[in-house]
Amino acid sequence: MTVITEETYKYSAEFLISKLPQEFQQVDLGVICGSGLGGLVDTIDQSTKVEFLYKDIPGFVASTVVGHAGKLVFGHLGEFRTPTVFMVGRFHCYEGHTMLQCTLPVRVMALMGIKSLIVTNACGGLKSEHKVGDLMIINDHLSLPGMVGNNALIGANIEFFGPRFPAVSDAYTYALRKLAFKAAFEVGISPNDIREGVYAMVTGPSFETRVEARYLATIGADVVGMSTVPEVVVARHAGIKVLGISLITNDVVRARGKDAKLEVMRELGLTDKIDTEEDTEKTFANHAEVLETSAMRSNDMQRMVIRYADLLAATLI
Ligand SMILES: O=P(O)(O)O[C@@H]1C[C@H](O)[C@@H](CO)O1
Ligand SMILES: Nc1nc2[nH]cnc2c(=O)[nH]1
Repeated sequence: MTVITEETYKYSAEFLISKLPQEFQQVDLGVICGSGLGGLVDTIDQSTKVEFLYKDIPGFVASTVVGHAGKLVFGHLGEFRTPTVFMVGRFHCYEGHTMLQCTLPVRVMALMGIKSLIVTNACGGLKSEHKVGDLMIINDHLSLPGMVGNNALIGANIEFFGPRFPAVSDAYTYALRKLAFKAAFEVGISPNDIREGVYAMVTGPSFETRVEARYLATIGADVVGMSTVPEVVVARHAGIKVLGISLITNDVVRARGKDAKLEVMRELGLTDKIDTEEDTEKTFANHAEVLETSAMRSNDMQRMVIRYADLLAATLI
C-alpha cells in the first residue's frame, strides 16, 4: 500500500503556496470538476487565474481519462470573487491509483484553507423516473468499495486532519442542499430537471451488468458512478463541508434481457409463450455518451455552481 504522510501533503501545499500570488495562498472554496465539467474554469476571471498541471505538482499523480484535463486552477468565482481552487479532472481508482493518491488533492486543499467543497460527477441513472441530463443533489452515498475494505481513510490516521472514526451519516448537509436547490432554481433550472438522491460508488472501469444495476437500485442507490465518495469521506474527515452534484449522463441498463431459451422454444414450436421483456441488447453505457451529455448540460451546471458559490459567500453556513 502506498503510504502518504502528513509531510507529503504539507510539501505539496507548500509548493503551491510558494508559487501563488498572495490572493490565492489561502482559498475558501474547492471545486472538483467531474467528467466533461471542467468548462467551469473558463467562466472565472481569466486575468487572475493561475494553473498548475498535475504532473508538475509534487505528490500528485497523472490524470489519464478523456474529459479530465489534469490541472489545478486557482481563480475568483462568482460576483463575490470567492478565492477558489478547481480540480479540472480528478483521479479514479480504476486508473490504478490508490484511494490515498486519489484523495491527496483534497487534503492539500484543506491545508490551503478551504472550508467548503463542491464535488461534481457524471453518473448513470438507475431509476426509471430519472432522465438523461437530469441533475441530482447527492443526499447520501453508498460506498461499495468502502464497505468491503477499500475506504479512503484506511491506514494510519493523521490526527492533524481529523479523528480515527469520523461520522459521515450527515456528509451532505441539509442546509447546503437547500442552498444548492435555491441556486438551481434562481438560474432557471426547472424543478423537473433536478432531484435529490443517493450516489453509489463502484470502482469501474467496466460499466454495470444488468443484475448489478438492479442490485444497486434495490439496495437504495439512485445513481452510480466511479468517483466522489473517497473525496467526500476525506473532506468530511477534515471538517470540510460538502455539496455533491451528479449529472445523469446515461441510463444504466437494468432490464433482464430476452430469455434465449424461451425464444428458441417458441421458434421451434415447443411453446407459444412470448417473452415480453424489452430487448435491450443494443443499449449499453459508454464514455462517449457520458461526455456528450456532460457537454449538453455543463452550462446549466456551471451557472448553478457560480450562483451557489455566491449564496454560500453571502451566508454564514
Ligand atoms: O469523474 P467522474 O465521476 O465524473 O467520471 C465518470 C466515471 C468515469 O470516470 C467516467 C465514465 O464514463 O465518468
Ligand atoms: N459506474 C458507472 N459510472 C458512470 N459514470 C457515468 N455513467 C456511469 C455508469 O453508467 N456507471
